[in-house]
Amino acid sequence: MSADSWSDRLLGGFAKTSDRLTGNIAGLLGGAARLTEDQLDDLEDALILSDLGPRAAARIRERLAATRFDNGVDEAAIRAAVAEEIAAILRPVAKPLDVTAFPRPHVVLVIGVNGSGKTTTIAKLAHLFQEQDYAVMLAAGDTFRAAAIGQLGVWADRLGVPIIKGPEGGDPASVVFDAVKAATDKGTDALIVDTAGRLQNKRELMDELAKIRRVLGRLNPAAPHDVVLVLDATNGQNALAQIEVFREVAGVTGLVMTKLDGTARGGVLVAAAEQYGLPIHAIGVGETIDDLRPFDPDLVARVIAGVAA
Ligand SMILES: Nc1nc2c(ncn2[C@@H]2O[C@H](COP(=O)(O)OP(=O)(O)OP(=O)(O)O)[C@@H](O)[C@H]2O)c(=O)[nH]1
Repeated sequence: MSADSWSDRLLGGFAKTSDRLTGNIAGLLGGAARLTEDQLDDLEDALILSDLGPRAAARIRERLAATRFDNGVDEAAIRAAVAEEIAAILRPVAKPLDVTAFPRPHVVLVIGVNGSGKTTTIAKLAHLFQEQDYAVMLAAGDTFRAAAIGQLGVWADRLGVPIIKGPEGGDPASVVFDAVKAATDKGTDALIVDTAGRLQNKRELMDELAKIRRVLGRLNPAAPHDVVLVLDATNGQNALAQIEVFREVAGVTGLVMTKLDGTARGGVLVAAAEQYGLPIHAIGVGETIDDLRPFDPDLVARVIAGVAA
């Protein structure tokens, strides 16, 4: 996909988030060289309403309070200043997944609650790796539901990548064991492992993930190389609560945020970056295989702040 069509899609995806934020910014006009306290309060409220979270909102407020608008406060200048501050928050966490670990395979464990877009994200990641000429294999480690195994199988067929599955209700760690062995034998570059997302039973999930880790570690002490948490942006602040829990349960090493299209809550990406500082590997802005890309912090910041391209 060309860079242009991706940025168009991004623009469309973030439109609701950007509309919410910039609709509120539009009220802040005035000819003075500095924003007044009232205007700064309104700006901070607008940022919080757009799900950027209190910390990012306070940080941006502080920076804008210190900004002199030499040509008078106008909407474009505020948007540009907000975009710059958002970019400053996002830049340090923008980090594409790098699946270059040796010995092969590089193992990516994917976690997240059911419905977050986990299965689709695994397929999209596999596609992204294929585009980089990596040989990919999938492991259907969510053995809890037959539908999850089936759905991943459909994606594997579509992408033409091998998949290792077990029976419904089988031991996920045994599926993972078989998958690592198969991937090692074949010299597969990247093994992406689906896992169950039963957050309502924390203890069970923790035990299950711990067992998967033990099995992985026995075959390859460096695995899993990545533990990627998939978050649904439409959950807004609740997505942040999921980061808390999964960090504790699963030792998350990075995030993918999905469903940024069509939600007004895309600001939660900024809140996550500011509060947790975990790498954000990619963002999802649609249901098709091409709708996941490593994210460009400057572009996303401009899109959220409504800065014209
Ligand atoms: N609009 C939009 N929809 C998405 C995105 N990513 C995933 N989806 C959709 O969200 C729904 C849930 O995605 P799945 O990949 O099945 O999510 P899951 O976490 O594996 O969920 P379960 O299969 O229920 O465990 C599907 O209808 C996907 O097509 C995205 O970035 N944007």
